Amino acid sequence: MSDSHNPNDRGLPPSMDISLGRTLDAAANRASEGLRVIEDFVRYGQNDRFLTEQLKSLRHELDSTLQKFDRLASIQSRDTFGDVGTTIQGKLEHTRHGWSDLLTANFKRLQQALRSLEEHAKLIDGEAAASLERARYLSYSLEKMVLTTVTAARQFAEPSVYVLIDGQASVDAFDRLAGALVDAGVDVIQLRDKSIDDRTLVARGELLRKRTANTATKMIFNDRADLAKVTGADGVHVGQEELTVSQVRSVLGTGKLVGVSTHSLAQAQQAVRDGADYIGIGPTFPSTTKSFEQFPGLDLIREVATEITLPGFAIGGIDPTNAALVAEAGIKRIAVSGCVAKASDPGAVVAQLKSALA
Ligand SMILES: Cc1ncc(COP(=O)(O)OP(=O)(O)O)c(N)n1
Ligand SMILES: Cc1nc(C(=O)O)sc1CCOP(=O)(O)O
Ligand SMILES: [Mg+2]
Repeated sequence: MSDSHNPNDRGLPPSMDISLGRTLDAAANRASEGLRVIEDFVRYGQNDRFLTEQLKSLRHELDSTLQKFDRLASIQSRDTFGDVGTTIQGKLEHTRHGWSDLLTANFKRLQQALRSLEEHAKLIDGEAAASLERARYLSYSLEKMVLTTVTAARQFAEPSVYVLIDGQASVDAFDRLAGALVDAGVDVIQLRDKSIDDRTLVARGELLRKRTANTATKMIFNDRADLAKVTGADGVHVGQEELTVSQVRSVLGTGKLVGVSTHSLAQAQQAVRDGADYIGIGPTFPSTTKSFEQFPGLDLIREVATEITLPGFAIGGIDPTNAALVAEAGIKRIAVSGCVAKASDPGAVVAQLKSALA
């Protein structure tokens, strides 16, 4: 430790000097190593630029805090062969049951090391302890972001077709459309109707639940967490001015999907921070379903595709004639309404969309 950080100056026992150095050295190594494992996974395994940058900035912040301690003195205190812990290993130390186990184990390693650093730093440098506490809190958020992104990427196939439908003019028409979409292998059906009353909407939702139950097609409710809960939907899609991701989860409980509409890269990154399961990215092209004044278009698709790997569905005016442009821009998941819902043969249009994406 440097003179100003010498614990002996604070009336601590002389043995503290070397043992504190040893503890800080071990905990600093553990934190950096855990962080590196996660960063490597996200960078090389996941190709996620945004999450890699977040982890990298935590690593740099941690390095600059740790530099406050006298690293040379810490290294001089190192005694790996004399460490009683190196020969005590848990049964599971050399086994990881898949990527989730690997990530969780390394986040725990990081968080425990940060806590140990923080507590021991309190003996010598209050400011460093506070900054280590901030790093630990950041690691909790990063754990949520990384695990949600990696889990979600495995929940939504790629390529993927997501269809938004309204309640239709009659129950029969709705049932026919929903059945045709499930048969066509649509990945997600969203019930989006802002004009019918809640009871009719719930009845349509219940029917859609029946048609999608035990199939590969997920059922999402637009805007309404309450109706999603009542009908047992798989999740809810919300816009920028609607319920937040955590508010939706507080209504639905855990294990349900929450999608968020995004119209800029900043909003897409925020959705990752908020723990969304997927995003809508648009509007891509002029739409006959909803009117817009601005079109972030294919530029936004390219930007998001380069930066984040949370599943993103391009939306807005997409049809079989332009779906390939979206795929070329880097996003192979699309959400459509008009081109399918208004078609005389919706299943055929879904097949065309799929082949354009492939
Ligand atoms: C998949 C998907 N993406 C975007 C939207 C649009 O949601 P929002 O901005 O809340 O607009 P409304 O659909 O509520 O008019 C969506 N519904 N689905
Ligand atoms: C409901 C909606 N939201 C959009 C967004 O960009 O957030 S685009 C859109 C309309 C999607 O329907 P269609 O495929 O008929 O254009
Ligand atoms: Mg909405």
